[in-house]
Amino acid sequence: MATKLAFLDALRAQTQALSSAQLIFATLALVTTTYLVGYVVYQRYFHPLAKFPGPFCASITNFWKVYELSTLALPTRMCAVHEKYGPVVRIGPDDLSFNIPQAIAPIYKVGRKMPKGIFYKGYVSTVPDIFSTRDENVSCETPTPGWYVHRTLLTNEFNCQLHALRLKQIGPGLSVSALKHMEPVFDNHIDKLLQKLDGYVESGAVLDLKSALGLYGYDVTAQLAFDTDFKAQTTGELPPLNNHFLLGNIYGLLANLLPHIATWSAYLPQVKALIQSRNDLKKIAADSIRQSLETHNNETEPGTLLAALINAKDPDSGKGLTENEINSEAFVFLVAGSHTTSSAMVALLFYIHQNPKVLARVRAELDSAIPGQQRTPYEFTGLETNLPYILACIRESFRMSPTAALLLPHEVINPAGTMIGDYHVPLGANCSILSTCLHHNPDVWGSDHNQFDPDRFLPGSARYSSSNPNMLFHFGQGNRQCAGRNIALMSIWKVVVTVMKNYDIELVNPNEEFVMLEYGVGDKKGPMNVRVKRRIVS
Ligand code: HEM
Repeated sequence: MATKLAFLDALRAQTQALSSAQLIFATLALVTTTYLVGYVVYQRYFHPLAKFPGPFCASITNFWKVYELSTLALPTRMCAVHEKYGPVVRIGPDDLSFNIPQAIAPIYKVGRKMPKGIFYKGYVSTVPDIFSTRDENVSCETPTPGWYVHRTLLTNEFNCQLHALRLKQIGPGLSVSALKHMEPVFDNHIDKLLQKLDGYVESGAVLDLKSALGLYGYDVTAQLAFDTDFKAQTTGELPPLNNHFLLGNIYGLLANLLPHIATWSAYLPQVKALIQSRNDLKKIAADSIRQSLETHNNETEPGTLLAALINAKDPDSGKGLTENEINSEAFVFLVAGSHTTSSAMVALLFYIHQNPKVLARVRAELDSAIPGQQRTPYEFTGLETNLPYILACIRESFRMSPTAALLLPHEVINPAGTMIGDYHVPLGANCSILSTCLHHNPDVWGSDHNQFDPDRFLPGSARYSSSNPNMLFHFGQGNRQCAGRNIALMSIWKVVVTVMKNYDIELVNPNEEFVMLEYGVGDKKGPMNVRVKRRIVS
């Protein structure tokens, strides 16, 4: 008893000696530490996703993903965590990643049952657009109470049926038949690309094909989206499209902290530069739209995507798009369409020219299916059906190096949770498939998944399986898959066939390992230096 009293006296004396400021500080430190310990214990042992394995940091904070993104190698890192932890990995406090084909249908092909996750909020540039809207009709219903409701539904970011409306309005303008009217736009810019190649044939100088294709991709997409020739192929100047993706990804990965994180981070010089790039790009887009709208007649033949946007009507209500909405959608076309497509062409041409046997088969197929040679761009119709080996090369290249390798999370909104493959996933979880990880899962593609082998997609070959094309995820899948895939494929087919018919391309560094820098959209690391000669087909 005496010892206890002595202890209390000592404690009282000690306490009196402390200033009130010190007391406040000590209390705050105690509360903060208790909160942090409690938070970590909750995330690791009591959170609804606690049973799923994954890196420790990822389970307690989304900054893990932001850090990995900042290294421009997020997909590689994600593949490594799948290798370590298995087919389902907890990659954020509320996030799971899957790398198995069985997860495609339950996440991406169930429409309104799994709407796009909060991540997409990071991509809203002006008003929600076809890519970033997260409606799938769900906001029309009263949210179910639960912890998840506080995070997402109560914020009322689901725009009732906007996506369905946009698909009805814009979808017809993106169809293969509508694209036929747009083919002259592609031809015009491919002509300029050929002129550039001719210049390098004559000089014998080394050409950076990545840069040439990037400029082509930007020009053709800008012309389609804004009905304006941005003349990048002439000026050689490309706006920083990668920065837009990087910023969208950073905001998206921290979407729970928006808009505050956007306000605070804007003071960081690096983020400031990204925001400036995005604003510059938005201004170019808005100015072009205003100009084009002034000169454009309504109800014209859909010769560009812009015309398709202007002519777009909801078949039920007759409702069209406002200038702000046209602006927003055209901006999406530009950023979603240009770099993704040119990077895909870079990867395809790199892989073909790095593999002499593949190159020989491509040339043999080209010359037997399309005899002779023409200097003008080849017509799109018939290329895919007549060139099965090149189709296999395109698919294998998409598999090896998908150019839109970003997390595409969809949320579980069923209060009872949902089954994804063999796994029960609770309400509120954000579930993603990252294309690179699915495309390089050795259990699916074999231990040689890092090898470029078009036979995987060539019907009749020993390696072919009819399920292989269905396991590709480069354009996403389901009702939110890439709306511009026909445009991308038209560009890829026309450029690759026209260029390979007319030129012999030789890689300056044929032993180089192909590495993508991942901004959200992939960009080959370093230039793609080549020498070009005219190809003479007898
Ligand atoms: C090889 C080139 C391309 C690749 C790899 C690609 C890939 C993708 C991916 C992965 C998505 C996201 C799917 C999701 O959120 O679940 C997407 C969406 C989209 N892409 Fe593409 N894309 C390409 C070219 C284009 C082009 C050329 C355009 C238009 C000019 C375009 C317009 C869009 C649009 C509008 C969406 C939103 C679709 C929706 O949510 O309904 N893309 N793309």
